[in-house]
Amino acid sequence: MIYTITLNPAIDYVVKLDVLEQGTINRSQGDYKEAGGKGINVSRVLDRLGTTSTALGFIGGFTGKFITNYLEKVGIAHDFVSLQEDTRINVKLKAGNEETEVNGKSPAITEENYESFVNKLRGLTSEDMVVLAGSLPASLPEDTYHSIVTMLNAQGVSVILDTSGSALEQAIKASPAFIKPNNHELADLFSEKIKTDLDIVRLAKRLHVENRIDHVLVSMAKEGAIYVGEAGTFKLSAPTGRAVHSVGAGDSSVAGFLYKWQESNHAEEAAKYAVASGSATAFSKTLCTKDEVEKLLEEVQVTKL
Ligand SMILES: Nc1ncnc2c1ncn2[C@@H]1O[C@H](COP(=O)(O)OP(=O)(O)O)[C@@H](O)[C@H]1O
Ligand SMILES: O=P(O)(O)OC[C@H]1O[C@](O)(COP(=O)(O)O)[C@@H](O)[C@@H]1O
Repeated sequence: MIYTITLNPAIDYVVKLDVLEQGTINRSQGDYKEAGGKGINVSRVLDRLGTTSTALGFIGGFTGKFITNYLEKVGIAHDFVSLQEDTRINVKLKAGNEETEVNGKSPAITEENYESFVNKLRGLTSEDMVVLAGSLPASLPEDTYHSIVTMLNAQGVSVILDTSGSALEQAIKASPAFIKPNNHELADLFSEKIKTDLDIVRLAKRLHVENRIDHVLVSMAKEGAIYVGEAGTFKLSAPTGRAVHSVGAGDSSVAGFLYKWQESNHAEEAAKYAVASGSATAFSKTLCTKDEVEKLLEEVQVTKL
Protein backbone atom coordinates (compact mmCIF):
# COMPACT_ATOMS: atom_id res chain seq x y z
CA MET A 1 0.00 0.00 0.00
CA ILE A 2 1.16 3.55 -0.71
CA TYR A 3 0.76 6.18 2.02
CA THR A 4 1.32 9.89 1.47
CA ILE A 5 2.15 12.03 4.46
CA THR A 6 1.34 15.75 4.46
CA LEU A 7 2.22 17.18 7.86
CA ASN A 8 1.25 20.66 6.66
CA PRO A 9 -1.65 20.46 4.14
CA ALA A 10 -3.27 23.55 2.66
CA ILE A 11 -6.15 24.85 0.67
CA ASP A 12 -4.53 26.38 -2.39
CA TYR A 13 -6.52 29.54 -3.15
CA VAL A 14 -5.63 30.38 -6.75
CA VAL A 15 -6.41 33.95 -7.85
CA LYS A 16 -6.09 35.23 -11.44
CA LEU A 17 -5.31 38.90 -12.02
CA ASP A 18 -4.29 41.01 -14.99
CA VAL A 19 -1.56 42.72 -13.02
CA LEU A 20 -0.73 42.59 -9.35
CA GLU A 21 -0.37 46.06 -7.85
CA GLN A 22 1.05 46.44 -4.38
CA GLY A 23 -0.48 48.82 -1.85
CA THR A 24 -3.89 49.02 -3.53
CA ILE A 25 -7.06 46.98 -4.05
CA ASN A 26 -6.66 44.28 -6.71
CA ARG A 27 -9.80 42.61 -8.06
CA SER A 28 -9.70 38.98 -9.04
CA GLN A 29 -10.63 37.96 -12.58
CA GLY A 30 -11.41 34.50 -11.34
CA ASP A 31 -10.45 32.27 -8.47
CA TYR A 32 -10.77 28.70 -7.26
CA LYS A 33 -9.78 26.53 -4.32
CA GLU A 34 -7.89 23.22 -4.42
CA ALA A 35 -7.18 20.61 -1.75
CA GLY A 36 -3.41 20.98 -1.63
CA GLY A 37 -0.19 20.30 0.19
CA LYS A 38 2.50 18.17 -1.37
CA GLY A 39 1.54 14.68 -0.15
CA ILE A 40 -2.15 15.32 -0.88
CA ASN A 41 -1.25 16.38 -4.42
CA VAL A 42 0.77 13.16 -4.81
CA SER A 43 -2.29 11.14 -3.70
CA ARG A 44 -4.47 13.08 -6.14
CA VAL A 45 -2.12 12.46 -9.09
CA LEU A 46 -1.66 8.77 -8.15
CA ASP A 47 -5.45 8.47 -8.17
CA ARG A 48 -5.61 10.01 -11.66
CA LEU A 49 -2.94 7.54 -12.81
CA GLY A 50 -5.00 4.66 -11.41
CA THR A 51 -3.08 3.92 -8.18
CA THR A 52 -4.65 3.81 -4.74
CA SER A 53 -3.06 5.53 -1.76
CA THR A 54 -4.03 6.66 1.73
CA ALA A 55 -3.36 10.27 2.76
CA LEU A 56 -1.99 10.76 6.29
CA GLY A 57 -0.95 13.83 8.29
CA PHE A 58 -2.76 16.53 10.25
CA ILE A 59 -5.96 18.34 9.37
CA GLY A 60 -8.10 20.87 11.25
CA GLY A 61 -11.10 23.18 11.20
CA PHE A 62 -13.28 24.26 8.28
CA THR A 63 -10.34 24.34 5.89
CA GLY A 64 -9.43 20.79 6.87
CA LYS A 65 -13.05 19.76 6.27
CA PHE A 66 -12.85 21.22 2.76
CA ILE A 67 -9.88 18.94 2.07
CA THR A 68 -11.37 15.75 3.54
CA ASN A 69 -14.71 16.41 1.76
CA TYR A 70 -12.82 16.72 -1.51
CA LEU A 71 -10.81 13.52 -0.93
CA GLU A 72 -13.99 11.64 -0.05
CA LYS A 73 -15.75 12.98 -3.15
CA VAL A 74 -13.03 11.66 -5.45
CA GLY A 75 -12.58 8.45 -3.44
CA ILE A 76 -9.09 8.93 -1.96
CA ALA A 77 -8.72 7.22 1.43
CA HIS A 78 -7.43 9.32 4.32
CA ASP A 79 -6.60 8.83 7.97
CA PHE A 80 -5.57 12.25 9.29
CA VAL A 81 -5.07 13.25 12.91
CA SER A 82 -7.54 16.05 13.76
CA LEU A 83 -6.22 19.37 15.08
CA GLN A 84 -7.93 22.14 17.05
CA GLU A 85 -6.72 24.91 14.74
CA ASP A 86 -7.56 25.42 11.06
CA THR A 87 -5.43 23.94 8.29
CA ARG A 88 -3.64 26.80 6.50
CA ILE A 89 -4.64 28.56 3.27
CA ASN A 90 -1.92 29.13 0.63
CA VAL A 91 -2.59 32.02 -1.74
CA LYS A 92 -1.34 31.60 -5.32
CA LEU A 93 -1.57 34.85 -7.29
CA LYS A 94 -1.34 34.49 -11.05
CA ALA A 95 -0.79 37.82 -12.79
CA GLY A 96 0.06 37.37 -16.47
CA ASN A 97 3.01 34.95 -16.59
CA GLU A 98 4.04 35.66 -13.03
CA GLU A 99 3.13 33.43 -10.09
CA THR A 100 3.39 34.90 -6.58
CA GLU A 101 2.74 32.64 -3.61
CA VAL A 102 1.96 33.35 0.03
CA ASN A 103 1.94 30.08 1.94
CA GLY A 104 0.06 30.27 5.25
CA LYS A 105 1.33 29.61 8.74
CA SER A 106 0.81 26.07 10.03
CA PRO A 107 -1.61 25.23 12.85
CA ALA A 108 -0.13 24.05 16.18
CA ILE A 109 0.52 20.33 16.66
CA THR A 110 0.61 19.04 20.24
CA GLU A 111 2.77 16.15 21.48
CA GLU A 112 -0.41 14.09 21.75
CA ASN A 113 -1.33 14.86 18.12
CA TYR A 114 2.14 13.82 17.00
CA GLU A 115 2.05 10.59 19.00
CA SER A 116 -1.33 9.67 17.42
CA PHE A 117 0.19 10.25 14.00
CA VAL A 118 3.32 8.17 14.67
CA ASN A 119 1.15 5.32 15.99
CA LYS A 120 -0.48 5.10 12.55
CA LEU A 121 2.93 4.33 11.02
CA ARG A 122 3.92 1.56 13.41
CA GLY A 123 2.11 -1.21 11.53
CA LEU A 124 3.68 -0.44 8.11
CA THR A 125 5.94 -3.09 6.60
CA SER A 126 8.19 -3.77 3.58
CA GLU A 127 4.97 -4.19 1.56
CA ASP A 128 4.37 -0.45 1.95
CA MET A 129 5.79 2.74 0.44
CA VAL A 130 5.53 6.15 2.05
CA VAL A 131 5.74 9.60 0.45
CA LEU A 132 6.81 12.30 2.91
CA ALA A 133 6.26 15.67 1.33
CA GLY A 134 6.11 19.38 2.02
CA SER A 135 7.19 21.77 4.72
CA LEU A 136 7.18 20.94 8.41
CA PRO A 137 4.64 22.67 10.65
CA ALA A 138 6.44 25.24 12.82
CA SER A 139 5.62 23.39 16.05
CA LEU A 140 7.52 20.25 15.02
CA PRO A 141 11.32 19.99 15.39
CA GLU A 142 13.48 20.24 12.28
CA ASP A 143 14.62 16.62 12.60
CA THR A 144 11.02 15.32 12.37
CA TYR A 145 11.47 13.88 8.85
CA HIS A 146 14.79 12.39 9.92
CA SER A 147 13.04 10.52 12.77
CA ILE A 148 10.19 9.35 10.53
CA VAL A 149 12.57 8.11 7.79
CA THR A 150 14.70 6.31 10.40
CA MET A 151 11.65 4.62 11.90
CA LEU A 152 10.20 3.58 8.53
CA ASN A 153 13.56 2.32 7.22
CA ALA A 154 13.81 0.09 10.30
CA GLN A 155 10.36 -1.32 9.42
CA GLY A 156 11.54 -2.03 5.86
CA VAL A 157 9.31 0.65 4.30
CA SER A 158 10.63 2.52 1.19
CA VAL A 159 10.50 6.27 1.75
CA ILE A 160 10.13 8.90 -0.95
CA LEU A 161 10.98 12.38 0.33
CA ASP A 162 10.18 15.79 -1.15
CA THR A 163 10.98 18.69 1.12
CA SER A 164 13.42 21.59 1.34
CA GLY A 165 15.67 23.60 3.64
CA SER A 166 16.73 22.32 6.99
CA ALA A 167 14.07 19.55 7.03
CA LEU A 168 15.71 18.14 3.87
CA GLU A 169 19.23 18.64 5.19
CA GLN A 170 18.40 16.60 8.30
CA ALA A 171 16.30 13.92 6.59
CA ILE A 172 18.85 12.94 3.94
CA LYS A 173 21.13 11.72 6.74
CA ALA A 174 18.58 8.93 7.32
CA SER A 175 18.86 7.69 3.68
CA PRO A 176 15.39 7.82 2.16
CA ALA A 177 15.08 5.68 -1.00
CA PHE A 178 14.15 8.55 -3.36
CA ILE A 179 14.33 12.33 -3.22
CA LYS A 180 13.20 15.01 -5.67
CA PRO A 181 14.77 18.36 -4.90
CA ASN A 182 14.48 21.04 -7.55
CA ASN A 183 17.73 22.69 -8.71
CA HIS A 184 17.27 25.63 -6.29
CA GLU A 185 16.68 23.32 -3.32
CA LEU A 186 19.78 21.33 -4.29
CA ALA A 187 21.87 24.52 -4.47
CA ASP A 188 20.55 25.63 -1.04
CA LEU A 189 21.30 22.24 0.45
CA PHE A 190 24.99 22.52 -0.42
CA SER A 191 25.13 26.35 -0.13
CA GLU A 192 26.50 26.43 -3.67
CA LYS A 193 25.58 28.24 -6.87
CA ILE A 194 24.59 25.82 -9.64
CA LYS A 195 25.81 26.96 -13.05
CA THR A 196 25.88 23.83 -15.20
CA ASP A 197 24.36 20.36 -15.45
CA LEU A 198 27.68 18.99 -14.25
CA ASP A 199 27.26 20.93 -10.99
CA ILE A 200 23.91 19.19 -10.52
CA VAL A 201 25.41 15.79 -11.32
CA ARG A 202 28.29 16.33 -8.87
CA LEU A 203 25.97 17.32 -6.00
CA ALA A 204 23.36 14.65 -6.76
CA LYS A 205 26.13 12.02 -6.82
CA ARG A 206 27.15 13.08 -3.32
CA LEU A 207 23.57 12.44 -2.17
CA HIS A 208 23.53 9.06 -3.92
CA VAL A 209 26.94 7.92 -2.62
CA GLU A 210 27.48 9.70 0.70
CA ASN A 211 23.85 9.63 1.86
CA ARG A 212 23.08 6.26 0.26
CA ILE A 213 19.93 7.55 -1.50
CA ASP A 214 19.00 5.07 -4.25
CA HIS A 215 17.38 7.57 -6.61
CA VAL A 216 17.95 11.32 -6.80
CA LEU A 217 15.79 13.19 -9.32
CA VAL A 218 16.63 16.89 -9.59
CA SER A 219 13.81 18.75 -11.31
CA MET A 220 14.57 21.90 -13.27
CA ALA A 221 11.13 23.23 -14.36
CA LYS A 222 11.08 23.75 -18.16
CA GLU A 223 14.62 22.33 -18.42
CA GLY A 224 13.33 18.88 -17.36
CA ALA A 225 15.30 16.86 -14.80
CA ILE A 226 18.57 15.08 -14.06
CA TYR A 227 18.53 11.59 -12.57
CA VAL A 228 21.46 10.20 -10.57
CA GLY A 229 21.09 6.82 -8.91
CA GLU A 230 21.08 3.05 -9.26
CA ALA A 231 20.11 3.32 -12.93
CA GLY A 232 23.04 5.62 -13.82
CA THR A 233 23.21 9.33 -14.60
CA PHE A 234 21.04 10.95 -17.26
CA LYS A 235 19.25 14.11 -18.26
CA LEU A 236 15.58 14.15 -19.27
CA SER A 237 14.29 16.99 -21.43
CA ALA A 238 10.89 18.48 -20.64
CA PRO A 239 8.25 18.60 -23.38
CA THR A 240 7.69 22.09 -24.75
CA GLY A 241 4.35 23.75 -24.24
CA ARG A 242 2.62 26.73 -22.69
CA ALA A 243 2.97 26.74 -18.91
CA VAL A 244 -0.51 27.52 -17.58
CA HIS A 245 -0.14 26.84 -13.86
CA SER A 246 2.97 25.23 -12.40
CA VAL A 247 1.72 24.70 -8.83
CA GLY A 248 1.82 20.94 -8.21
CA ALA A 249 4.25 20.19 -11.07
CA GLY A 250 6.88 18.88 -8.63
CA ASP A 251 4.30 16.81 -6.75
CA SER A 252 3.13 15.37 -10.08
CA SER A 253 6.74 14.35 -10.86
CA VAL A 254 6.94 12.49 -7.55
CA ALA A 255 3.64 10.73 -8.23
CA GLY A 256 4.69 9.92 -11.81
CA PHE A 257 7.97 8.39 -10.67
CA LEU A 258 6.31 6.33 -7.97
CA TYR A 259 3.51 5.13 -10.25
CA LYS A 260 5.92 3.89 -12.95
CA TRP A 261 8.49 2.61 -10.46
CA GLN A 262 6.07 0.33 -8.67
CA GLU A 263 4.68 -0.88 -11.98
CA SER A 264 7.99 -1.53 -13.79
CA ASN A 265 10.83 -1.37 -11.23
CA HIS A 266 12.67 0.51 -13.99
CA ALA A 267 14.14 3.82 -12.79
CA GLU A 268 14.74 5.30 -16.26
CA GLU A 269 11.12 4.65 -17.28
CA ALA A 270 9.98 6.03 -13.93
CA ALA A 271 12.06 9.21 -14.38
CA LYS A 272 10.62 9.72 -17.88
CA TYR A 273 7.13 9.32 -16.52
CA ALA A 274 7.98 11.78 -13.73
CA VAL A 275 9.01 14.48 -16.21
CA ALA A 276 5.95 13.91 -18.43
CA SER A 277 3.68 14.11 -15.36
CA GLY A 278 5.29 17.35 -14.11
CA SER A 279 4.99 18.96 -17.53
CA ALA A 280 1.40 17.77 -18.03
CA THR A 281 0.50 19.54 -14.78
CA ALA A 282 2.44 22.68 -15.74
CA PHE A 283 0.51 22.78 -19.03
CA SER A 284 -2.95 22.48 -17.44
CA LYS A 285 -5.07 24.53 -15.04
CA THR A 286 -4.98 21.84 -12.37
CA LEU A 287 -3.20 18.51 -11.79
CA CYS A 288 -2.45 16.25 -14.77
CA THR A 289 -4.59 13.39 -16.05
CA LYS A 290 -3.16 10.06 -17.24
CA ASP A 291 -4.08 10.85 -20.86
CA GLU A 292 -2.24 14.18 -20.70
CA VAL A 293 0.86 12.48 -19.25
CA GLU A 294 0.94 9.69 -21.81
CA LYS A 295 0.56 12.14 -24.70
CA LEU A 296 3.76 13.89 -23.58
CA LEU A 297 5.79 10.78 -22.78
CA GLU A 298 7.36 10.41 -26.23
CA GLU A 299 8.64 13.99 -26.12
CA VAL A 300 10.84 13.29 -23.09
CA GLN A 301 14.35 12.67 -24.44
CA VAL A 302 16.87 10.84 -22.28
CA THR A 303 20.57 11.69 -22.66
CA LYS A 304 23.21 9.72 -20.76
CA LEU A 305 25.64 12.00 -18.91
N1 LIG B 1 7.41 25.56 -17.74
C1 LIG B 1 7.49 24.22 -17.80
N2 LIG B 1 7.52 23.59 -19.00
C2 LIG B 1 7.62 22.24 -19.10
N3 LIG B 1 7.67 21.43 -18.02
C3 LIG B 1 7.65 21.99 -16.79
C4 LIG B 1 7.55 23.40 -16.61
N4 LIG B 1 7.55 23.66 -15.26
C5 LIG B 1 7.63 22.46 -14.65
N5 LIG B 1 7.70 21.46 -15.55
C6 LIG B 1 7.78 20.01 -15.29
O1 LIG B 1 7.53 19.75 -13.93
C7 LIG B 1 8.68 19.16 -13.29
C8 LIG B 1 8.83 19.71 -11.90
O2 LIG B 1 8.93 21.13 -11.97
P1 LIG B 1 9.79 21.98 -10.96
O3 LIG B 1 9.36 23.39 -11.11
O4 LIG B 1 11.23 21.70 -11.18
O5 LIG B 1 9.39 21.35 -9.54
P2 LIG B 1 8.92 22.04 -8.18
O6 LIG B 1 7.46 22.36 -8.39
O7 LIG B 1 9.12 20.99 -7.15
O8 LIG B 1 9.77 23.26 -7.99
C9 LIG B 1 9.86 19.45 -14.22
O9 LIG B 1 10.86 18.44 -14.12
C10 LIG B 1 9.17 19.44 -15.59
O10 LIG B 1 8.98 18.12 -16.04
O1 LIG C 1 4.53 22.61 2.29
P1 LIG C 1 5.00 23.76 1.42
O2 LIG C 1 6.46 23.70 1.12
O3 LIG C 1 4.57 25.09 1.99
O4 LIG C 1 4.30 23.61 0.02
C1 LIG C 1 2.91 23.56 -0.08
C2 LIG C 1 2.48 23.94 -1.46
O5 LIG C 1 3.11 23.10 -2.38
C3 LIG C 1 2.16 22.55 -3.28
O6 LIG C 1 1.96 21.22 -2.86
C4 LIG C 1 2.69 22.63 -4.69
O7 LIG C 1 4.00 22.09 -4.73
P2 LIG C 1 4.85 21.99 -6.06
O8 LIG C 1 4.48 23.15 -6.93
O9 LIG C 1 6.29 22.00 -5.59
O10 LIG C 1 4.51 20.67 -6.67
C5 LIG C 1 0.88 23.34 -3.08
O11 LIG C 1 -0.26 22.56 -3.26
C6 LIG C 1 1.00 23.83 -1.67
O12 LIG C 1 0.36 25.04 -1.50
